[in-house]
Amino acid sequence: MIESLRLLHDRITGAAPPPELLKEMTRAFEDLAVELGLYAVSEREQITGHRIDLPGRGQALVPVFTVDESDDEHVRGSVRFGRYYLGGNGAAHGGAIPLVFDEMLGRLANAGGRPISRTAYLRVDYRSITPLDRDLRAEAWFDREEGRKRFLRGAIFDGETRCAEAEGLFVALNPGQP
Ligand SMILES: CCCCC/C=C\C/C=C\C/C=C\C/C=C\CCCC(=O)SCCNC(=O)CCNC(=O)[C@H](O)C(C)(C)COP(=O)(O)OP(=O)(O)OC[C@H]1O[C@@H](n2cnc3c(N)ncnc32)[C@H](O)[C@@H]1OP(=O)(O)O
Repeated sequence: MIESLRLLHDRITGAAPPPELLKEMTRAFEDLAVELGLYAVSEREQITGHRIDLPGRGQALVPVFTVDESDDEHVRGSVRFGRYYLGGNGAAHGGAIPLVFDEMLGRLANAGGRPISRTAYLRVDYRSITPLDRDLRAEAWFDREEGRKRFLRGAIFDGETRCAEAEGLFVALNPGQP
């Protein structure tokens, strides 16, 4: 279902349907929303975002980061920004790129049985445009750890071109901390 939703996001963004079809689709979306509303659950019970076995953890917010290889200190894979993430002139939106870094760095920060941490800061440098509809290489790695503080870095490449890079601080949560 989430895969279909991602495709729908891309198609909606890239389409200009005639008004009659727009009305019809709006009704169909409203019907779906009403039907899903009947099955509302708490955060703990929801499926999206919790299925680590599914692409993008089964949520449609963040472009899917596909892991090719990983250990407790590094992760390497690919990411593809669909039309939904368009900023302008074929480049990904500057707010969509930090989503991917937060996901990549955050997943790595919390990998290897480490206690859960939260992003304290995320700095992103945009080195070159990040093109849509291309498989981009994406990497994240541990820089250093100081007590509860985990400093991680990451980068996204289009071939040899460095599109963006990031540095994040993740702070391990104390027991009972939300
Ligand atoms: C993380 C939960 C994810 C839940 C998902 C659930 C299931 C999914 C399954 C698996 C998960 C897989 C992947 C997860 C993917 C992505 C992860 C995304 C994570 C996020 O997207 S999460 C949302 C955004 N995030 C926040 O919503 C944080 C709001 N915030 C706070 O919750 C506190 O602010 C906190 C906890 C950060 C620290 O607070 P605190 O009270 O515990 O600790 P304190 O302030 O003492 O800082 C301790 C030391 O860090 C230094 N320090 C702190 N902040 C700093 C900063 N900004 N710059 C420089 N240094 C900083 C201090 O200076 C001190 O350093 P020192 O010890 O050297 O003095």
